[in-house]
Amino acid sequence: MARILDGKAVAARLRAGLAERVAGIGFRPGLVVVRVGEDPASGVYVRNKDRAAREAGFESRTLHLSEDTAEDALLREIAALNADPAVDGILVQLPLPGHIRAEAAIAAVDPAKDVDGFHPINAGRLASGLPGLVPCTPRGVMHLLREAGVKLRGARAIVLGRSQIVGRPMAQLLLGADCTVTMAHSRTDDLPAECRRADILVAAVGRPEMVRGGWIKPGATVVDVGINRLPDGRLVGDVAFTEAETMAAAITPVPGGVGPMTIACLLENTLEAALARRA
Ligand SMILES: NC(=O)C1=CN([C@@H]2O[C@H](COP(=O)(O)OP(=O)(O)OC[C@H]3O[C@@H](n4cnc5c(N)ncnc54)[C@H](OP(=O)(O)O)[C@@H]3O)[C@@H](O)[C@H]2O)C=CC1
Ligand SMILES: Nc1nc(=O)c2c([nH]1)NC[C@@H]1CN(c3ccc(C(=O)N[C@@H](CCC(=O)O)C(=O)O)cc3)C=[N+]21
Repeated sequence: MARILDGKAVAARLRAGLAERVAGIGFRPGLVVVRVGEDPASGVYVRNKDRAAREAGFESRTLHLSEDTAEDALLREIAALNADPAVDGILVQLPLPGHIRAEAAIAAVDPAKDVDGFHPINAGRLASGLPGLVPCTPRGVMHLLREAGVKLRGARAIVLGRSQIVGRPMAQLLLGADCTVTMAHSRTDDLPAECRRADILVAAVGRPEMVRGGWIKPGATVVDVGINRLPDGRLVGDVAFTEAETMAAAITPVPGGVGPMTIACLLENTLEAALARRA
């Protein structure tokens, strides 16, 4: 049976360490989450972020704009936050309403305050192997792998999903840690066979329990990024957990795996951004 990689516990330790550092710097790093409209899932995430930030000694607020906010009005709000010296980190919660281009909102954030790491400048730095702000979810996954002592150098890793926010940066970080990386997606031929070669499997597709036990190399490390709400209200990942658990050496649960790490890394990015802006 696989060892459970307890993201909730690792994230709590990470937040406690950040709280200690924040207490020692003489100011409160400021985080603003920009939320447009009423996406119900966003409500939960935004509240969780806000609570975690305050508990760790950050200044946190949510700028909640109405569903019918025009794109140029949103861009003006972002420009004002860019110009506000008390604001160290800006996160524009996704998804945005359909009439707003997410790329435009992401590109409007000052790269020095882009604690999501989604701005093309930060994505380009990551792809070039340069320092910059790294997307929270992949950063959290790397923390978990390192904390668990998973061997990275030379290991075969597969990332399922190639989104800007998870799959692509995840693959870059694994590559940077000397894994041999495969990026798989909806057009991949024979996904199960690709998966069975992997020592490390990261699933970020958004399809409930798509990855079956038989896809997993015996002894592999399985990281499940997926957060899927089933019609009956249950929250499941992209991996069929009870099947995978019998094959893997280590596996993250959903909930309690990658999700809490994402929030802890958002705070880590905000502290880094705050220190870098004052350096
Ligand atoms: N735990 C956390 O902190 C976070 C969790 N999430 C969760 O992670 C999941 C992925 O999110 P995100 O990256 O934003 O999702 P996107 O929808 O942006 O991307 C999904 C990716 O999965 C690929 N894909 C879809 N279906 C298949 C399939 N049948 N076989 C192989 N690949 C497939 C797509 O391929 P293609 O490019 O070919 O279309 C795409 O690259 C979601 O469940 C989301 O809720 C997201 C962010 C944070
Ligand atoms: N600009 C932007 N940045 C994001 O980072 C971003 C976003 N938009 N939009 C939505 C996704 C999703 N996401 C999650 C954050 C925390 C949990 C989380 O804390 N999950 C807990 C609890 C889950 C629950 O109970 O609902 C867990 O997995 O244990 C999950 C998912 C961040 N995202």
